[in-house]
This record gives sequence, C-alpha cells and structure tokens, in this order.
Amino acid sequence: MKELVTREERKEFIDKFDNFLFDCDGVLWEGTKLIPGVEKAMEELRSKGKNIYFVTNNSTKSRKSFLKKLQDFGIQASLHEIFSSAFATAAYLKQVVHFPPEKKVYIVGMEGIRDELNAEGIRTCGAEEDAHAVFDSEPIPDDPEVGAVVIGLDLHVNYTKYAKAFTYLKRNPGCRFILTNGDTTFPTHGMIVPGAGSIAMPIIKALNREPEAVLGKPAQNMLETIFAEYDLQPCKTVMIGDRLDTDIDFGNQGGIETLCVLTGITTKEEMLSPTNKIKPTYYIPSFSDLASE
Ligand SMILES: O=C(O)[C@H](O)[C@H](O)COP(=O)(O)O
Ligand SMILES: [Mg+2]
Repeated sequence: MKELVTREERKEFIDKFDNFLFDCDGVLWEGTKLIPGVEKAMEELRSKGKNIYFVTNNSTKSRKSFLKKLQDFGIQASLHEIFSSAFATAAYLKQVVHFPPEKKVYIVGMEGIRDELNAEGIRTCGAEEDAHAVFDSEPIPDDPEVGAVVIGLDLHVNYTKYAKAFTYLKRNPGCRFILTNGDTTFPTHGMIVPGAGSIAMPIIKALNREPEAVLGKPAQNMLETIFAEYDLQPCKTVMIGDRLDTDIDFGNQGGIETLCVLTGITTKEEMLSPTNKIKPTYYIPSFSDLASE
C-alpha cells in the first residue's frame, strides 16, 4: 500500500490510468453533501480526456436519478457511465435467471430497485407501496405470483415488508432470495448507519437461509459488464473507493489497481492494521487531493 503524498506522486497516479471507476457514497458525496473539492478534481480528470465510470452499491436510486444527482452537484456524467447494484440485479434476473414474465418480484428496498427491474420488463410489488404500512393482525394473503424477493438499502424498512418477504420466501416454492449488495454500513450526514447487508439480516436469520446472489461490489458482475461494454485495458484502469470489503476487494479480485480514500467508511488505522487482509494499491485522504493546487 502506497500513500500518494507529493504532487509528483499524485500526478504520476493520474497519468498512469486512462479509466477511472468511482464508488459514490463516501468518495464523491456523503448522503446529500458533496465532499469538498470533488467537483474540481473530477473536472481535471475530464479535461485530461480520462474515461470515468460510476460504480455504486447504492440501490435506492435508479441510474437516471443518480445522473440527476451527479449533474445537480455539477459533476459531468452520462447515463451509460453509471452502474449500480439495482441495475446489476435487474441484469441478473433478466439475463442469468431468465425471470419468467408471469412472475413478479417483492422488494424490500426503494424506487431504484423498482425502476431498474421495471425497465427490464420485470413486474414488482412492495418497495414504496409498503413504505407506510402498519402491520396489524390481518394475515398476509398468498401471492403465488411472487417468484423472487430482492432486498436492498431501505430507508423506509418496516415490519410489514419483513413479514411479507419472509412469508413469500417460506410459502412460494422456488421463490428466489437476492440482495442488491452486502454493505453492512454506509456513511451519511457525518454518521455511519446500517446498509443493505444489515437490512437483510432479519430475513437471513428468521429463515436461516443465505441469499442465492449478492450483486454489488465485490461481486464481479459490474466490472465484467464495464470491461465487456468498453473493452478497457485492466492495466490502465483503477477503482477508487472508500470501503475495503466492497470497492477495494472488487478491484483486487478484478485484477485492477485500487485507490482507497479516507472520506467514507475506512479509517487509516483499519487499513494499516496488520489484521486487514484487503489492501489497496494506493491510498489518499480524499479524492479531492488529486486536484492540482
Ligand atoms: O447499501 C448501502 O449500504 C449503501 O447504498 C452503499 O454502501 C453505498 O454504496 P457505494 O456508493 O458506497 O457503493
Ligand atoms: Mg462507498
């Protein structure tokens, strides 16, 4: 692991790569707050003709909504550069599982999962429809059409959603169980709060069943898609992230170099600890430190 300290080291880093894969939460922003200096650093990469891709495990928004978030922050982006765990989940259901049209997906999660699945022609229920449901003594009616339960980060999670997900997975033969990503926590508003992986734990525990697939980083689905679509050279590609067990592991498993930033989940102590087995190639306090003076 090498810290990028001097101006020369940082310039050398930028010149070494053509393709920059960016994690979002904890690297570019924290919730609704852009991390200071990110806009300028991103502009400089664009001005050098670098290829930029956004690779987020956050499944709460669709790629269109992420595009608006980036543009509202003044960060130049286009839809084809954005990859999210909700998008990867929709692709998995469509292209790997060949999810049948007569079935539908129950979602413990938000509109990002609904929108990306619907965009692939996959019918959904749950998500924001149950956001304000109050669980009472009414039994949950059978719904044999539910052929999968997908769980992602859900800021409106409640008992009704958990009871429905549990019931469909228990009652419907062959009902698939999928997570958009496994992040246990994520950074927002200066705090660290439970992430998608923690949202799913009550169902995993109650059913004593692991999901068949967890699509976000470090799973290689999104990296394979990006490499296939853009024919990138691994040696000219770098992953920039804030989380060791998703972003850095994703790059390491994919055979590309990695830069860990300390503006999100990972602390310098955790990263340098002898017990840490997931080592980035480089590290730097913030992505914005790559901007010239
Ligand atoms: O599910 C979560 O915990 C968050 O959405 C996830 O941590 C944020 O994703 P990132 O942009 O850091 O990949
Ligand atoms: Mg992150």
